[in-house]
Parts: sequence; structure tokens; C-alpha cells
Amino acid sequence: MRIGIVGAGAVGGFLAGHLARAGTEVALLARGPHLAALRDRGLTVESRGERWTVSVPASDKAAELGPVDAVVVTAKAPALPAIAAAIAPMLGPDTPVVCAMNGIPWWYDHGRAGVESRTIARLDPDGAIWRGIGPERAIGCVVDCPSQVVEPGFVRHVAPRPGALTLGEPSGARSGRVERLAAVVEASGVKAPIADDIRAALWAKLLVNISRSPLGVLTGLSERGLAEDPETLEITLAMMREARAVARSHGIEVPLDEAGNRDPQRRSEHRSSMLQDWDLGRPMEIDGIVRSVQDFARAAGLPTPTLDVVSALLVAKARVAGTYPG
Ligand SMILES: NC(=O)C1=CN([C@@H]2O[C@H](COP(=O)(O)OP(=O)(O)OC[C@H]3O[C@@H](n4cnc5c(N)ncnc54)[C@H](OP(=O)(O)O)[C@@H]3O)[C@@H](O)[C@H]2O)C=CC1
Ligand SMILES: CC(C)(CO)C(=O)C(=O)O
Repeated sequence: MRIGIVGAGAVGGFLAGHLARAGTEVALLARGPHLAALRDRGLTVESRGERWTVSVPASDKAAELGPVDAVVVTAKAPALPAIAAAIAPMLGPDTPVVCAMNGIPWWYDHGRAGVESRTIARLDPDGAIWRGIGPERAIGCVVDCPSQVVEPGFVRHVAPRPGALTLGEPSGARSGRVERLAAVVEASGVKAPIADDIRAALWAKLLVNISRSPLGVLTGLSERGLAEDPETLEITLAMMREARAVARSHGIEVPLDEAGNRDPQRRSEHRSSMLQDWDLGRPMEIDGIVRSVQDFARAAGLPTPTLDVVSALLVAKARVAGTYPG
């Protein structure tokens, strides 16, 4: 399989580095200093006590990379409309597209039982992603590989356990394309379990992102710091409970390990990718991780008082910084 990866950041670099080391053909759509570094020095990855450098074909022009067997988009959500248009030359007639990203995905209502298959206005207001990629290409994904770009061309994975990309068809079907992709990812040393219900897996991860990521930005505390402070811990758990009730309104039961969340020893000093965006003055994934869940809550008539307060503060902070519209 030839895998196209879009975005040479933390997750894209982590994945490309593993795949290339295992001998899988990778084509990386990168830009700016990342592209320059990849061309000059290759891609260096540090993970679980190992450090390696690989050479990865990369370009900022999708047409130079051409059609691939699967595309994995590893950019932040605000970049997705532009990417949906840019990757057209990488798409063959049957190329699936995996958005390896946090938050509610743009294809969420595609194949969701009892719901019209359509784009989510908050995430894709004019349908550019829906039209550009096409929901039938979408394979769902949950990313678990806490990582950071140390410098262009150098990515550090900061967890002691192997990284994981959980994959699944929006319909829940066990398809050949998901099995083939999962096998290639697993062969690279990254876990790739296949979920029967990818939306349930997305919500389980979202409970973490919706609570800890905004609170990390508002307080500057790391994942562990949020669990060590009894007051931020209670706010974290309140947000998780509210988000879990929203998932339940979609027929999804998300387990919530309150004891595990209360144990600071089970948290790392990782600065969430939202906090990394804040640190770098970049747009944060507020719509996909926070506001779309508030929208779902409103539609279901559910109160989300803690989420609403934290979201309002986060949006105000981002607006002052000029990284959120309005
Ligand atoms: N980092 C982490 O620990 C984790 C991240 N995630 C999620 O994974 C997703 C990716 O995050 P992460 O890897 O941290 O993000 P990064 O910001 O580290 O990387 C995104 C990369 O995409 C590039 N990019 C954006 N638009 C384009 C474009 N049009 N063409 C080429 N490259 C482009 C960016 O380039 P440029 O720098 O020029 O903008 C950047 O290099 C997010 O949804 C995040 O929430 C999930 C779990 C853990
Ligand atoms: C859960 C966490 C914090 C690490 O995987 C993450 O998803 C992020 O950094 O955005």
C-alpha cells in the first residue's frame, strides 16, 4: 500500500516515521519549514526510548505525489476545508480518507442510524469538506499517540505505551479497506484496532479532549496538573459527565472511569494538542471538540452548564488572541 499523509506535524510525523521505518511507501503532503527540514535532514522520530531518521518523499503539491491507496489527514480541524480541495490529485476512484483528528468528525452524520446523511454546519458550513472528500471515502479514526513537534522534521512521542489509531467504518461494517489499512499500520508498530462502533470510540476520546484540553488552555496546567488540583479535577469530571449525557442522547453509552481520572499518577505532563496550538498562537479546534457537542446538547434539550462556562471563556480567550472568528 502507498499511504498519503497530509500534514507533517506531531501525529503525521509520528505515523509517517513508523510506516517508513517498516518499509511502507509513504507520500507526505507537507509545507513550509517542515517540508524544508524533511528534504534537508529527513524525518526524525523519538518514541519509547528509540530515535530514528527516515527519508520520506514529500511535497507541498498533491499533484507531485499523485494518487495513493489511502490518505490519512493529520492536520488541525481549521485547516480541513483547504485540505479537502488540495488533496484531489491524491485521490483515486476508491481511495479512502482517514481524518486522524480529535473531535466530532465532519462525516459524523453519514450512516448514523435514524439521521439524515449530511454535513455538520458548525464544522463544514458551506459543505466544502463534504463535497471535496466525499463521505463514502471516510474511514473513522481515534488517535492516541501524545506527541509534539520538537522542531520541523523532528517529532517526539511522549507516552510509554505504543501509539494507536483506532479505525472503523462510519456504517460499522467490517470492510476490506479498513482491514488492509489496519494491517499496514500494525506492521509499523502502531496499534490499529478496528472498532465495531467508531462513534462510540470517538466519544470516549472526546470526553478527555472536551474537558482537559480547554481547561489546560485556560489554566496553563498539564494533564497531570489538572488532576492534582482538586478544583480543576471536579470541573474536568463535570464536563465529562455532561458530554457523556450528550453521547447517550445519540444512543452511545460511554464508560467513565472516575477513579482513573482522579489519579494524577495516571496523567502525564503532556501539553494537549489544543494547548500546543495556544502556545504557538494558532487556531484551536474549539468547534470540533467543544462547540459541536454544545450544539448536539441544544438539539437534544440537554443542559451543559459547566461546558457552557468553559466554552465561553475559551472562545473569549481565543477571540482576544485573534484566533477565533467573530
Ligand atoms: N499532538 C497530539 O498529541 C495529538 C493530536 N491529536 C489530533 O491529531 C490532529 C493533528 O494534530 P497534530 O499532529 O498535533 O497537529 P500539528 O499542528 O502538529 O500538525 C498539523 C500539520 O498539518 C500541516 N498542515 C495544515 N494544513 C496543511 C496543508 N494545506 N498542506 C500541508 N500541510 C498542512 C501543518 O503545517 P503548518 O505548521 O505549516 O500549519 C502542520 O505541520 C488534531 O486533530 C489533533 O487534535 C490527537 C491525539 C494526540
Ligand atoms: C488526549 C490527548 C491529550 C493526548 O493523546 C490528546 O488527544 C491531545 O493532545 O490532544
